[in-house]
Amino acid sequence: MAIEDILMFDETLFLNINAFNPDYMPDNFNFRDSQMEGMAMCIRPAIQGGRPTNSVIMGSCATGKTTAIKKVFELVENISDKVVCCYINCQLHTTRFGIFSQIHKKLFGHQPPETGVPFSRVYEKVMKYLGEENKALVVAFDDVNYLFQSQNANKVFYDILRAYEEFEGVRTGIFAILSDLEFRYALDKNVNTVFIPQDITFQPYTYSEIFDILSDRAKAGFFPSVISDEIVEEIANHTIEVGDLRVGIDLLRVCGNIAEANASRTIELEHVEEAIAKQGSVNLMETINSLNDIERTLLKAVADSDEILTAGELSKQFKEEANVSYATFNRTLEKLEFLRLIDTKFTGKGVRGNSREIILRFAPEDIKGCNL
Ligand SMILES: Nc1ncnc2c1ncn2[C@@H]1O[C@H](COP(=O)(O)OP(=O)(O)OP(=O)(O)O)[C@@H](O)[C@H]1O
Repeated sequence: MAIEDILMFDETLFLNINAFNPDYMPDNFNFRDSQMEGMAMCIRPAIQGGRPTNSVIMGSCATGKTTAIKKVFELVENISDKVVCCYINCQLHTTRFGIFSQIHKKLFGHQPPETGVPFSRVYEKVMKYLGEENKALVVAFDDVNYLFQSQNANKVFYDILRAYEEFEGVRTGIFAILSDLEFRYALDKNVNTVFIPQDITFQPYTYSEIFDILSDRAKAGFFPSVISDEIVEEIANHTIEVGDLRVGIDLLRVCGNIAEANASRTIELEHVEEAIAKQGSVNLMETINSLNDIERTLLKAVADSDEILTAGELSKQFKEEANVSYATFNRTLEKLEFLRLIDTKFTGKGVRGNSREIILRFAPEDIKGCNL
């Protein structure tokens, strides 16, 4: 199809292309009732004039944590003006000032000026207001591990949970959201005993749940009969394999685009296959872009080699190129293996029989095609 035709083609398969956006709020949000009830139980004391219960919300990526909390916050704010719910994305806000600016914005509709106002003034204004208006505050920290990395978690938690000591009657609580169980222990280490939370867990979705969610999303996003159950099943299979619902939702959108570009009125298996291949190469590009210089150099050495190298041979070559210690070489190799860019295989040869072969998991040209 000529480019002009693609651009001018006004028939579309998409009823609402925004239904596949990352920030789309689905009307149908199933399978998370018990978790949402758990959250509601934690907030209920605050509606009744008491203190909210702190909680930790755990679950692997794309299990609906963010969506659930936003839905519950909205419900709470619709039924009570005595509880202020503030959602904070810790990838974006990691300093005390940054976080309290967001809370300030929630309460007063605008952020405090970035310069010239000390943190203590913003803090005091927020807490005084809550005390005077007799409003409770619940703050949700999404991806809270970013707060540990910036070493601010303890201070910020303390600022919020100990406010009542300085500001009489202030009632506050925290929901900490984590997507990696490893961080559950880090949370205890990083935040002292002011924070004794209740755990709420989001289990991974089953195949049939994923199928239902994708079907619902396809109904919201495509015109009727654009996509069949068989095709949704295909996408659900791939989603379970990669273990990330977001990948499945995005795949629906990419399939729709490919079908449209082929002037097809329905999404066919070949479109799904093409979409999966395309998505794979986008992921590879993102992974390679996230590497540091040393990791890149090592990956390039593996990709450039005409034959399969052993770890020993590679380390020799790499030492000359990058001038790093064996420990660094080993760590870098582990990282590339962790990112599933390479595999290492014991050969049974070598001095102690522990010589390893380094095998690239992608075609060298695919790797080199990613700005390596
Ligand atoms: N039960 C569900 N019904 C419909 N859509 C869902 C459901 N659960 C998750 N989603 C969709 O999956 C995507 C990821 O959900 P969400 O951001 O809530 O997950 P998360 O657990 O917060 O993920 P992360 O830990 O990666 O931030 C969103 O597009 C959301 O709309």
